[in-house]
Amino acid sequence: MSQQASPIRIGIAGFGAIGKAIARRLDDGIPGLKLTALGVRDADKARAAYTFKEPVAYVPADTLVEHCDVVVECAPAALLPEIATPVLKAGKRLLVLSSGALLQHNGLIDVARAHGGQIIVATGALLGLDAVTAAAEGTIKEIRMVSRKPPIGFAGAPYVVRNNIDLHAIKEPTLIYSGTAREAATGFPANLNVAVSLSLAGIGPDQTRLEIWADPTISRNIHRIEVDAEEARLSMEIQNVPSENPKTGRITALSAVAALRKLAAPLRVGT
Ligand SMILES: NC(=O)C1=CN([C@@H]2O[C@H](COP(=O)(O)OP(=O)(O)OC[C@H]3O[C@@H](n4cnc5c(N)ncnc54)[C@H](O)[C@@H]3O)[C@@H](O)[C@H]2O)C=CC1
Ligand SMILES: O=C([O-])CC(=O)C(=O)O
Repeated sequence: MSQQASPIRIGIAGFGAIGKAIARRLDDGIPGLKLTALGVRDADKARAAYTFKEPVAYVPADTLVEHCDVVVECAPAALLPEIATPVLKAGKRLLVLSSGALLQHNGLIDVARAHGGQIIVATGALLGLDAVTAAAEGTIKEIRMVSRKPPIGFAGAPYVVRNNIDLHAIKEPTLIYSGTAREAATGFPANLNVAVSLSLAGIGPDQTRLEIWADPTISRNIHRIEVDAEEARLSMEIQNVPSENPKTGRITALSAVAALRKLAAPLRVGT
């Protein structure tokens, strides 16, 4: 990209904990990128929440494609198809944070293929997806992940509701789920996108094993990953500081910003 090339126009679908943090960073200025539109339900509320230095369009999330080259999806998971489909049909790129929803809507990958679009799954609140995708080029034997959050981080999760788990009664670290990443995606749609992202980087959602602990002794969201591959053994842990949304680690938005920066940068580090 020459220095004179037009900036890549970025749209953000969802103006919550992640969307606001990404928007602020873009508004502060990132070379080669320009925030042009926000996909929101209530434009007046969004306007009141933040004043941008540069003008930004406030539009329904499913029309962002008219204003942008790249759309960042950071809205409730159920909205993924309506946000993603127009972007992919236009052959554009979509950076996805609600990666868990890709499992129920994997037809979106066919839409991307058919129209020359691209779905980019952000590393998000996780780490090491570069090394996991590298290992997946060889032979991975096993991937296990253990996630721990303060109990309040699981409030409202369908699995918790269905199993009548009283989060307030949990006084010591408690294993609340053990199973595959695929089952976790439906049981914890707002909590375990990371497990699905890991599974898509590695050996798939049915082979990736996951334990979830509700832990009142911690204040961070902790994800520990063990990968046993023929070419390497990976042992990784991330301890995330929760954002204004206690389910979401603060690093998640920064991961999206880093991914966006790489779209326009002359030097790109990491796969
Ligand atoms: N991949 C990863 O590592 C992670 C992914 N996530 C996922 O990212 C997504 C966003 O997370 P947060 O920002 O923490 O959630 P949030 O709840 O703070 O923000 C979502 C925003 O979307 C807005 N919204 C609702 N309906 C809308 C509509 N029809 N059109 C436009 N906007 C609408 C809400 O008003 C809210 O402001 C969630 O699906 C979450 O599960 C969260 C953390 C880590
Ligand atoms: O922020 C985290 O620790 C992970 C998270 O919520 C998710 O994967 O949805």
